[in-house]
Amino acid sequence: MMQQIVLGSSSQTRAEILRAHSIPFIQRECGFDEEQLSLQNPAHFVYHATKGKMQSYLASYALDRAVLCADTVVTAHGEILRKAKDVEDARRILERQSGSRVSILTCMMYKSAKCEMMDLSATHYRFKPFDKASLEAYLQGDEWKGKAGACMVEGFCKSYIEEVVGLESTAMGLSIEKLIPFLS
Ligand SMILES: Nc1nc2c(ncn2[C@H]2C[C@H](O)[C@@H](COP(=O)(O)OP(=O)(O)OP(=O)(O)O)O2)c(=O)[nH]1
Repeated sequence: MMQQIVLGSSSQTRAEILRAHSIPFIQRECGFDEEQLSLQNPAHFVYHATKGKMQSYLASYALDRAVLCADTVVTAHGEILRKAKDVEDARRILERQSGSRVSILTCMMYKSAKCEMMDLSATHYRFKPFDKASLEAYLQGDEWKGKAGACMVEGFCKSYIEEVVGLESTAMGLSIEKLIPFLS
């Protein structure tokens, strides 16, 4: 029986990915504020955000269970696209991705009594232009909220994928295939 881990993240998507792989977990917030990071390089951003989340977690909790932290950003045209502040911001962020090459980077840090792991992966997409009516319908809903780049590669964006290189799980926020070998 796999040992229960702590998902040091409030992300519902990450919780769903662990659940889909039958990984027992509890969820605890880390309380790290990414707004304090002023990094333009997306890889540096997700690395330092994840490191901050792990440090914040370890300052609050003992290592009674293995802990997993992660951070995800979307980049397009050299710009880091994070979570949209409101629907206008979501429309701007999604229009930057429409008909463009987009990369989604996820950094994960896992720490147990036996081992530590850090993985930083990217999944690269080429999207067809988003249909304007479909984009507006998506924006009227709530699915874009709380998601890096306001995008859902398994949802709204899926039908626009012309090319993809990398794991879908990385694009969703947790490169699960790279984590599983470390789980006891
Ligand atoms: N369902 C879905 N979720 C996505 C996709 N891309 C990114 N996300 C989610 C995963 C994360 O919940 C969120 C990225 O934001 P963060 O890495 O800051 O994590 P979040 O603030 O959700 O939780 P945390 O900071 O870890 O407590 O976006 C996608 O294509 N599909």
